[in-house]
Order: sequence, then structure tokens, then C-alpha cells
Amino acid sequence: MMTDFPQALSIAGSDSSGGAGMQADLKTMQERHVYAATVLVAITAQNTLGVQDSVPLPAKIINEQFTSIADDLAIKACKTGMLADSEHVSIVVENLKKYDFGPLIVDPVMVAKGGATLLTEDAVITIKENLIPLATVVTPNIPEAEVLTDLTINSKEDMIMAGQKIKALGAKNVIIKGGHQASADTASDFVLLENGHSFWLSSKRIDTIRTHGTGDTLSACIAAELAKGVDVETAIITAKKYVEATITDGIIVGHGHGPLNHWAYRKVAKNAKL
Ligand SMILES: Nc1ncnc2c1ncn2[C@@H]1O[C@H](COP(=O)(O)OP(=O)(O)O)[C@@H](O)[C@H]1O
Ligand SMILES: Cc1ncc(COP(=O)(O)O)c(N)n1
Repeated sequence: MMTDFPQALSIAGSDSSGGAGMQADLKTMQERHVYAATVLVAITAQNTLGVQDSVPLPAKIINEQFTSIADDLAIKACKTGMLADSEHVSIVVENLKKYDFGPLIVDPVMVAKGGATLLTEDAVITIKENLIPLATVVTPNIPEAEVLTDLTINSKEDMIMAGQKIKALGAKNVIIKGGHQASADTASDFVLLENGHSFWLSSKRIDTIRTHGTGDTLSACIAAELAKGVDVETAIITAKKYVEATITDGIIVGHGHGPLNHWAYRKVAKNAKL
């Protein structure tokens, strides 16, 4: 039997070790039963110990990937991840204005878990002025929220303030991810919705360094749920539960910031009939 499947698009960089970036997006979307297409913006030579090298792709092949997808597929939601530099952010912005790929999740990837820079400093202004205003949901972690707002974030009140500042840049919905608050005993994300409603999404903080790709996975899951037609609030709640399962039911791969167990949510979903 042929099935009409929801289709989503990842616009991101490749992580050769398979844990973060586009590879995390593909695994997540597949697990959420959504067909995943890709626009590759940059390639990294990367493992769980760090990023050894990275190279952005030429504009021509990025534009061509967008056109190929728009000419044939029926993308219902998309997300951005690593965009490398200002020029590449602009290329992506132009294509997102040209083609309708549905709701956009912007994960403003700046620095990898191991500390390597994945976005040049000059790109921050382009992201703030040109990409975030297109976003249905923007999902910075705490260091990224600090860069986007010029605030220092040490408390929940600071996260709320940062969320409001980022919403004022033009994003409809904002999540300030709390994964980097290492001293807290919960992993608490602040969610600010388009209608002004806000809430905290909290889970037990798992004491592990195997969190490579958590942010990519969260944003890819939101995109997948939106591609299915799920509402934004429900998509965000599902994505948080999905990520929590991937960390809780961990796997041992590599010697550093290891990747997630992308299939762990199968058990949770089966038990809870989600
Ligand atoms: N140690 C942890 N235990 C439980 N949840 C975590 C942990 N680290 C991160 N998370 C969750 O993973 C998601 C991604 O957060 P974060 O790690 O801050 O993003 P990024 O990968 O962009 O740095 C968030 O929902 C956050 O709460
Ligand atoms: C290509 C690519 N994209 C994104 C990330 C961020 O992932 P994380 O912050 O979990 O290391 C990464 N490490 N590599």
C-alpha cells in the first residue's frame, strides 16, 4: 500500500560521527515517522572528542539543493542547524523566502559541545536580523541566547528575559534550552509562545557527558511534529520527552561527548501509547 507521508527538511551541517547536525536530524525525523530531506550547508570532520575540520559548501550547490527539493517534494516543515558564516546564513534566508517549506525551526548553532566554533561572529547579526524573523520557533541554548541578547544568563529570571528579547527580534515562539545549566538538578527549558503564554519544561538532569546532538534532536523533533500538522505547543512537549528518552536510555559510542540513543523513545511511546 502506498502512503502519503509528511515530509520535513533539514538545512544543516554534516557531523561525520553521526551524532549531531544533519545526521541527528535525519535519525530523529525518521523515528518520528516523517520523511526527511536535506540541504547540506557545510561538512565537518568531527567525532565525540571535537571538530577536527569544517568546510562550508559553495553557494551554487546550496541553491541547487533548495531548487531540487522545491521542484519535486512537498515539504511541510523545516529546520536550520549549523550555517557556518554570514554568507551562508544569507543564502539560506534567500531560499527560505523564495520557497514555501512550511513552519521554520531555527536552531542557532554556534559552538559544538566540545567547544569548536560552528558559526563565525559576523553571522550573529545576520541571524538576528534576517533569519530569526522568519522563525516559527527559535531554540537557542544558554550560551547562544547570551550572544543573541547581550545578556548574562545565570538564573531562571535571566532565561525569561532572554526569551522575551529573542521574541522581540521577530520569532513567533522561543525556547531557551537549559541543558548548559550544569549546576541545576533539572534540565529546564523556558518556552514562550506566540500568544504570550509561557511555561517551563523540566526533566531530571542526567549526569552524563553523552549529550552530543541534544539541541539538533530537539529542533528536528519539533520540525517533524509540525510536518505532521501537530500544534506548536504539543510539538515542543513531545520533543522534550523525545530528547529526555535519548539521553536517559544512553548508548556508548566514542570516547568523549557521545551521541544519543535516537530509538529510545520507542519504548516510552509504546508504554504511554504516545
Ligand atoms: N544532562 C541532561 N539531562 C537531561 N536533559 C538534558 C541534559 N542536557 C541537555 N538536556 C536537554 O536537551 C535539550 C537540548 O539542550 P541543550 O543541551 O542546552 O542544547 P544544545 O545541544 O543546543 O547545547 C534540552 O531540552 C535540554 O533540557
Ligand atoms: C554539524 C554540527 N551541527 C550542530 C552541532 C551542534 O551539536 P551539539 O551542540 O550537540 O554538539 C554539531 N556538533 N555539529
